[in-house]
Amino acid sequence: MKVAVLGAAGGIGQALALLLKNNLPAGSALSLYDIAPVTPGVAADLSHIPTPVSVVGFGGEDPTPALEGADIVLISAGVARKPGMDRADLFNVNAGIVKNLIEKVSVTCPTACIGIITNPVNTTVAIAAEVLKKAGVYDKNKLFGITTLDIIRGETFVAEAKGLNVANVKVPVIGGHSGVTILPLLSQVEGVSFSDEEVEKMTHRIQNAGTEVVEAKAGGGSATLSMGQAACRFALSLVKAMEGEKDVVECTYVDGGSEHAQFFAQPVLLGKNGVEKVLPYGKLSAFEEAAMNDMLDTLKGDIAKGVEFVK
Ligand SMILES: NC(=O)C1=CN([C@@H]2O[C@H](COP(=O)(O)OP(=O)(O)OC[C@H]3O[C@@H](n4cnc5c(N)ncnc54)[C@H](O)[C@@H]3O)[C@@H](O)[C@H]2O)C=CC1
Ligand SMILES: O=C([O-])CC(=O)C(=O)O
Repeated sequence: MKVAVLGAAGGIGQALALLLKNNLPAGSALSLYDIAPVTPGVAADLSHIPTPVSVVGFGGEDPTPALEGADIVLISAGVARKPGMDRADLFNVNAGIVKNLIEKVSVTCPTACIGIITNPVNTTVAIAAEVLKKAGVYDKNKLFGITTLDIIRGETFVAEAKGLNVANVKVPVIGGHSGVTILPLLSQVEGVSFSDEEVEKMTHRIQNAGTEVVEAKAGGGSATLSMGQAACRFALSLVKAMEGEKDVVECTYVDGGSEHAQFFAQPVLLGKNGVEKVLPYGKLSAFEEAAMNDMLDTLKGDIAKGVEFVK
């Protein structure tokens, strides 16, 4: 299994590469690319860690050598937020970066599964789909917006608030990955109940957790370490499923035939070829139903912006 990380010299990229070097199955290959010239050095650094995962790194303008033979491509290349910005403010820079990188993917490893981390995810995933369609290689089962950070935040915050062992807490999160489009399904968390006020507060905290980190980093970027962990969790699930393990389910933002929008995050059964089945997200509470209806214009607008950008 070969996993390529694009944006590998960045805050997320380096954390993710470290976690993958330590956790990919024996015999896997890790391939790092970033426009920054330090990237071969990041790979050299990681290569001294004694795990049975090979690692190579490429810097400069062309990601092609890193993409050759890749089974999975994870993209965190781009700029991150500073205080006062929202994720949509990253569009002007990151849309072009994602478009260019996916053009290279479409030529060099068109059958790879692609996980997009670069914000605004609601839009960059739509950009990737349009680029792949133009190239004639779009497989909707192999394109994912990585929304796992919302899941791990939900698990952490709920466990903390309710005094639970976080290992046993599961919080599905549906919709998209920004503000009101992030919808944690607290009504489905097993073994706990929340008052209406708790639901409102907890939902708001999960939706705004990215901003919490951006403000705490005071101009030094956004979540990198927790995102590295989240992307590693998603990537390892995908690797397991692609290698034949059954019953691997993650919430992720996919083109999965949702009645709500072209792309929608919900639980997905992963398999050898990416999405095996998009699973129903179950029954919503009245609060969640209202929040879902309220998000749809924003989510659809975010998607349309991505489609327009490529057309
Ligand atoms: N999906 C999610 O839940 C999350 C997404 N993000 C997003 O991930 C992205 C990366 O964040 P960080 O790693 O913190 O940023 P960073 O600035 O630390 O790293 C970004 C890296 O991308 C590289 N880069 C820029 N243009 C490139 C190009 N054309 N080709 C290859 N590499 C290029 C830069 O050299 C840099 O090393 C941001 O857009 C951020 O908003 C951040 C947190 C969570
Ligand atoms: O908030 C940001 O800009 C980065 C991000 O997506 C997150 O932390 O969820």
